[in-house]
Amino acid sequence: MLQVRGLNAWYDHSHVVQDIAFEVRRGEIVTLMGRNGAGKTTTLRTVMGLLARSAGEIVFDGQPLHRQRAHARYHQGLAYVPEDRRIVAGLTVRENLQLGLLASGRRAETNAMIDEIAETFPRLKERLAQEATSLSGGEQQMLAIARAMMARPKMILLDEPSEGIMPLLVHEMFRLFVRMKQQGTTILLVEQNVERALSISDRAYILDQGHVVHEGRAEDLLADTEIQNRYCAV
Ligand SMILES: Nc1ncnc2c1ncn2[C@@H]1O[C@H](COP(=O)(O)OP(=O)(O)OP(=O)(O)O)[C@@H](O)[C@H]1O
Repeated sequence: MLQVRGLNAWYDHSHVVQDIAFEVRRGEIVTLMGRNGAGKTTTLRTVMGLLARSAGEIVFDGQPLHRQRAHARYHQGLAYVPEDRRIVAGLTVRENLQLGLLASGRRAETNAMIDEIAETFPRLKERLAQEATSLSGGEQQMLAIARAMMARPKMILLDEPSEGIMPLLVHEMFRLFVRMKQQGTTILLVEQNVERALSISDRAYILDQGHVVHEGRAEDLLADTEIQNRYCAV
């Protein structure tokens, strides 16, 4: 579904993404792992077109994306939930969800889609009329994911969804990812919570200093504590 080849990106004079290659097959959950500053977020931002690549190809569902603007990538079915969630203050949960369909050209479907999404996210279903920033951090993360799912993306890029969230909600969130996969969504996950991420992933890539240094099946990486300690220990 997503093929990235020879991807390079810079912040000013810092070469942060260096010749990165990876793929995510249709229906997979794939995790990008690595220490702080390894280049994971920058890789996601470059795939979304929020940061310009200096070289490389991004092919999504058979279409070359690398020359397209970010909004065109969204319209191809690629969704992104950044680390900071971007919940809109002053709007309710329902209104934040409505924003997820605003740019899609399918606004007439909004109410039906909210009903459908609410079935997948029971915590939000009970709180649709609540002011969105009064939700707990974990619930706001669920809302950010639900809002991205409103446009029925083929694939979703999730940046550190479990950060700062209490264990019970993290557990619920990872079960949700498995359900999203079962419902047909392909997932690219960036996660510090290596064990949890690997336990639901099909495959993973390890980044270090802007390079992919290791790739493998999630179950193999889960058993390989040496690799985990070398590249992912905090
Ligand atoms: N806006 C920016 N301007 C300049 N440098 C940046 C910017 N954003 C990130 N960097 C640098 O790029 C490098 C990669 O950062 P990135 O956020 O991609 O890492 P990461 O693997 O996602 O780390 P973390 O797990 O801490 O989120 C780091 O050295 C970081 O300091």
